[in-house]
Amino acid sequence: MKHAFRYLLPSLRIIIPRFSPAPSRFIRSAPRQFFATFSGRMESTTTNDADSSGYGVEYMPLEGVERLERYRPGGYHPIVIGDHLHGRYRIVHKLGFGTYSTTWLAKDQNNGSYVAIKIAVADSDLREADILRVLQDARPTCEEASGKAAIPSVLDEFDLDGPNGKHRCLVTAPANVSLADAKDASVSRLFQPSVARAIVAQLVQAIAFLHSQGIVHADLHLGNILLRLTESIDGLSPDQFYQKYQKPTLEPVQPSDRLTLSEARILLTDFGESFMPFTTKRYYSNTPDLLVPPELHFRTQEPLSFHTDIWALGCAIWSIVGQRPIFEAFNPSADWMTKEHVDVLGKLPPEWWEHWSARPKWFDEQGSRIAGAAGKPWAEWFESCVQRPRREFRMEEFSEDEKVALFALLRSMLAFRPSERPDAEQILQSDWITTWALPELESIRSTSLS
Ligand SMILES: Nc1ncnc2c1ncn2[C@@H]1O[C@H](COP(=O)(O)OP(=O)(O)OP(=O)(O)O)[C@@H](O)[C@H]1O
Repeated sequence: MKHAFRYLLPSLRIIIPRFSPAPSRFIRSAPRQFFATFSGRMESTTTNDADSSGYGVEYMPLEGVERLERYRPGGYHPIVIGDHLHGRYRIVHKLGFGTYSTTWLAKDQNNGSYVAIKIAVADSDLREADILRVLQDARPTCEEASGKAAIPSVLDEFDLDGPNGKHRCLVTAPANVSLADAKDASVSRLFQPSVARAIVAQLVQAIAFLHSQGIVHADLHLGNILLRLTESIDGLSPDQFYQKYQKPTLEPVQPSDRLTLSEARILLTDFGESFMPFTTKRYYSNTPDLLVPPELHFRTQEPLSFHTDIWALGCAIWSIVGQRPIFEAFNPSADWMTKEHVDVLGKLPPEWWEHWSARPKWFDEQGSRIAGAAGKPWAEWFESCVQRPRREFRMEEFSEDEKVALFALLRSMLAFRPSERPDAEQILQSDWITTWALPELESIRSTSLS
């Protein structure tokens, strides 16, 4: 139990009380000092430049905290601890935030359970619940049922009127931190091999289930994969919760590399970008640039489909088994991302290569890096991102046999041409998943049943 909330700690972040137009007092949690109250006006920057989201920069950015400028009409809803929402949910703590929402831990006064309430910005229509309901109502086959287990259920949904507008609220079960947070909390940034295998197995099952229902997740990354709580917290009153979990010096963050197999159960979240390609044509992606697949740059006339998730799934699997992501960049351009793809995966298909006018900046016509620069050939890059860090942190490496099977799977998922990527069902049947990942997942299931 203690462990579970150690994970929760890094995602408990600042709380902004109600005031307008700008917050002047806030409660902030920091890694070693939770719920320290800070009074006084927040530091204001001198610039008023608008950022890419159209919001002017008015406050010094706070690490791990949502953009404060977004607390304005059309933006986030201001919440204070103790707020009572929809006549039944008392806000107890904060779980996280995204571009389109903040998420809060609340106690449901009707039945005593804890819930997570995602409060959308007032501009957003938060269609996530529609997608989740389709998934909830689906009648999966036996094989698909395992994938459904990783999808959150909608417990409630309501609108909230506030100073910044009307906000759609989605209520689901609370989970632990994301895989991205768990990695950030560890020095090695690695998961134990068994944990990585079990997580990947669940993730592939979840995507296979989603795709079987005609839904593309469209924003698949480690920040949207949450670890489940390993035990219920419903028995705790808010005071007991505070007493028990808000002393971070006593409850250090559990790093990814100390996650045990029994704790490696996930929930796939954030269906805010999800869509049904059979009924909706989508030509853009709001997923982080690092995960945008190459067809978005080279086949702009073709709508996105399930293949987009497969590319993102390949990138996510790499990050789960390894230390560093497969493609790296800071605020990258489309050309930079293509350079990353070619560096790791080799030359683009001929028609795309011809079309890519920026190629001479980095490559000769054979697809080799121009003088002096080093590329990141696949096998060497795997060694740098996955195997070497495992050795350095005295963690088990992947055996030669397993590496071959994993390579085969990842290479196929990261095929440049979307139609050449396997579908989720084929991935579930692949050698690596059936020989290494699923058996690891089975071992958790059999232990939790016994
Ligand atoms: N059920 C939950 N339990 C615990 N934490 C949660 C839960 N749902 C969301 N969170 C936290 O809130 C964060 C933001 O949620 P989410 O990614 O769904 O928001 P978003 O506004 O759609 O984000 P994005 O910018 O990725 O579109 C998550 O990264 C996670 O840390």
